[in-house]
Amino acid sequence: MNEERVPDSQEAAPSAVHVMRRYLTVNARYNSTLAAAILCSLLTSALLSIMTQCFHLTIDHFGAVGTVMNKQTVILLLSLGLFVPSQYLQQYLGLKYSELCDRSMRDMTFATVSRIDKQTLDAQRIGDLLSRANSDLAQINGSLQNYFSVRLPQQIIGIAALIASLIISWQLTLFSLAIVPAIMLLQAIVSAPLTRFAQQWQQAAGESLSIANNLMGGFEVAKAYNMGNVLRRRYDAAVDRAAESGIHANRATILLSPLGQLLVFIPQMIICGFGVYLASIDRITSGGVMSVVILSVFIGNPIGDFGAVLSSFRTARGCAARVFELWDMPPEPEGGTERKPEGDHIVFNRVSFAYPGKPPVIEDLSFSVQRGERIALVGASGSGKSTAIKLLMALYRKQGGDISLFGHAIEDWSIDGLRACISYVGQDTYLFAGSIWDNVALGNRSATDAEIQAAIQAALLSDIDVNREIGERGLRLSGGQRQRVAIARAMLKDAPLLLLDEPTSALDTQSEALVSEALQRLMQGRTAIVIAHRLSALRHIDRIVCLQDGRAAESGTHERLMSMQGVYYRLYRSQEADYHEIGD
Ligand SMILES: Nc1ncnc2c1ncn2[C@@H]1O[C@H](COP(=O)(O)OP(=O)(O)OP(=O)(O)O)[C@@H](O)[C@H]1O
Repeated sequence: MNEERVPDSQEAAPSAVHVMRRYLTVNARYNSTLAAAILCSLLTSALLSIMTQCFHLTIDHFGAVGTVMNKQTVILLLSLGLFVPSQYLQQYLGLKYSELCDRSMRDMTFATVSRIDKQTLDAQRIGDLLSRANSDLAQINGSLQNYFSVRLPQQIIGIAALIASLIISWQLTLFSLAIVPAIMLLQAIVSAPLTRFAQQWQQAAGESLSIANNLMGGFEVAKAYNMGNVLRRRYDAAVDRAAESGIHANRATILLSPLGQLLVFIPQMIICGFGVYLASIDRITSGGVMSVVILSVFIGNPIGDFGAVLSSFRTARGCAARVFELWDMPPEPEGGTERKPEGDHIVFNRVSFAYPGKPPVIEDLSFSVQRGERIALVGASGSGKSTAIKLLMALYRKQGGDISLFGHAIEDWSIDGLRACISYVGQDTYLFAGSIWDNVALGNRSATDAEIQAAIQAALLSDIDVNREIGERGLRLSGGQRQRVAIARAMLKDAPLLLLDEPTSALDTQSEALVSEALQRLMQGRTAIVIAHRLSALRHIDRIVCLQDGRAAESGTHERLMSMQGVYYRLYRSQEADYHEIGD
């Protein structure tokens, strides 16, 4: 088996400003919470400036007259009293903003994924999509959450502390910070490759998730073909690549941390040394030096964190490229307006369709179905049967000709309205984790218990405990039971058009008999298009449309098509089965 790689993210990493702008736009409805958090940071900054100013004056005054309780001390104590609640509020609001953003971005990602156009989805790996929606998003949220709840307030307070310190002694402040730009530049250089490493790491993580997903989804096949070791090797290769990128990223991040400590430590040493000298020549008071030392802690916080902020932003940029690519995947078109099923026909008129980069699968396809009629679409494998019904469900869009459904052109229907008219039962039924009852109830969210019970009975499921858990994808049921649950779900939906992709093809004779009976009940009084691979399975069908190379080559009853001795006849003869029941 070839080693498959998830295709690289097509987008270059967006700039930090772009990431930030998009984050703020997507979360614009929480702007008031963010504004309140910033306001509290400003209040905290103002309190800090007042406190150091008062401290400065109190120390100087105390030194001169030996009294502690003066006006400045009272203001200092009052400010101290307000400082804690204001910082608490600022952090609480910052964290609240981050949590709200996290929730809304996850919501938005889920909504995007559920609306992705089928054609776009076909080109994706599910594991990689899950990784983008989960791990990449968590990285972006983690970085920006931390920024808005901790780092941004720290920066605001740092700027206020810097101004206060410049006012006390601009010489001491500027001299102490002289080394800072050089170290910051070094940090920027060290952290530069982090975006690429983050992208590579997430890509490899997506690949490993994709492989794990393959193993879980195709567990029986993987076991039957002893694919465990092959998948394991591919998985190992992907996690090896992730580890390699992680090690490179960590090496850069680790170097940022001591550089950050230097950013705090060196200015403080300079303040102490140079401050003592300035005090000795009476250019600053001792209260002034002490205030600048205190302020340097608040100035130092954001400066010391510069490397960490840079590294988390660079990581977020790498992940943002992948998440934005997911968000920007085209949604399926919403279609036209609300319509009601009116006319009689389903009409395919000279319809053509090709999958991207491939020759046409459907070409000049024309056939029609009367209301209440049950037709079978037959044809050799790959002749375009499934594609035709996917066009009818608007999962893909025709490229030529016209399709109309119950009196309206398919593009005039709203997507939801169109799909409300259709019940689909496929070969490989997808059931959701939960009970049989839950799965049937999904067919019609407003159905009563009695209606659900009736659908369960009509689908011949009454002999099973309908409340028991059926496991992920219904794997604790037999194939025939799963199909009958799907039939009950379709019955409850009670849509006027049934699309059946040969739901009995994978069943043994006994299960097939049960499912066929349930299907007959389902088809009663409804228009149905049945895709049939095994011509022996055609029962209760009014007409057969035989496809060849994407065209309707022949149409008529079984007897008529047999008498024509054409495509259908040859197809029929090539199958080893008993055809006597066709057209019962
Ligand atoms: N998502 C897709 N992307 C690209 N090509 C596709 C896709 N789905 C189907 N095809 C190709 O389109 C052709 C028609 O496929 P389709 O499933 O419609 O045929 P079918 O008549 O239903 O076949 P079968 O009887 O084997 O189920 C095939 O050659 C298939 O490989």
